[in-house]
Amino acid sequence: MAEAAEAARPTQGVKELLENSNGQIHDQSLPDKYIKPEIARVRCNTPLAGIPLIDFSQIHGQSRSKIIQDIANAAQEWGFFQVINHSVPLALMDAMMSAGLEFFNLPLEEKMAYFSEDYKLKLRFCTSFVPSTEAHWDWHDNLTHYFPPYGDEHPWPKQPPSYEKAAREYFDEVLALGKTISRALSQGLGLEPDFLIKAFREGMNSIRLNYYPPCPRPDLAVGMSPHSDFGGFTILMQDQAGGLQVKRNGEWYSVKPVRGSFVVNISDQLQIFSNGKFQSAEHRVAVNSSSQRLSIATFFEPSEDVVVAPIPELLLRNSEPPRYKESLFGTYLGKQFSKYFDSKNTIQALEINR
Ligand SMILES: O=C(O)CCC(=O)C(=O)O
Ligand SMILES: [Fe+2]
Repeated sequence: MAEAAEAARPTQGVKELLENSNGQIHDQSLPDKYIKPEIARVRCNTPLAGIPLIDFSQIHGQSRSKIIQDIANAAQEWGFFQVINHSVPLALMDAMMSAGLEFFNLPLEEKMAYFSEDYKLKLRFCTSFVPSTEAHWDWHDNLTHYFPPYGDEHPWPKQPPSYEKAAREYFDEVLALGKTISRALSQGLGLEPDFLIKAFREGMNSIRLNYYPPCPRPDLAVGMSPHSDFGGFTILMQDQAGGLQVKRNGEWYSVKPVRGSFVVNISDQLQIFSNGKFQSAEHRVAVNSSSQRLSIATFFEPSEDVVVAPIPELLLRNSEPPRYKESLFGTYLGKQFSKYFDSKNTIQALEINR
């Protein structure tokens, strides 16, 4: 998929495109902007992936070392795993999903008031990734916002009224789970538990809600294009609609939603820190014609001023040369958002060719 020369700014989300089409978007046609080139289309009959399912009920108990080993194996082999019996209450997960859906159901003007492609904004609504750089748009709308340390100044969406409370409570719980996962990942690399927490400094955490309306031609459109996440790791909550696919050894696999679980995926900075031991796996989302879908990703990222490079202690211990050039995380982010998200091309640019 080549970068697009043409610039266009959407005036609405996919949700309204569909609702305002008065039936014109039917099973024969989609607007050109949403018809992906043949090579980029998604086959829906991909095999179901057995991404590892990890039971966290004993993460602080007797089985801790076995669970850490399972997480490290999953991070190495898939870059993905699902977590069940974690510490986040199901009621809070459901409340966050409901508040998120209510946001996307707001009138268009209320959402467009937050429209921006500027990834540095603390709160923004957008459609696709960076639409003005994309020849073809993804079939999803999104709401992204950062979390404290911005504190009370954080510009929460004013509507729906339930949003701020649900998001604050949800984030507190997911942050605690994120710390548990970060410690397990550090130990899985043979490092002290707080290694990654310290390496990320205060960290930059954000949340992205992805809303996928049903699509009359799921064979022509793509919910979310192939990409790897660019931070440290991601904790993703999804509803039961399905559509997430993960690439492993060149093949795409569908991830079956498990109620009450989280999908965790390793992201680019952790692949670099671990010198490629952990995989930041490519993933994408297929749409379907019958149901909408909502997913909520919480991204755990280093602070922008962190220089990310393979961890010297690991290189020394494993007698390995570094496989990636060092890079300031803020610079990495800028590169990622300055162009069309295309597979893993940002991290590939840092590979040291030997
Ligand atoms: O919707 C999904 O399942 C995946 C979302 C995703 O990959 C992202 O927000 O980075
Ligand atoms: Fe992602």
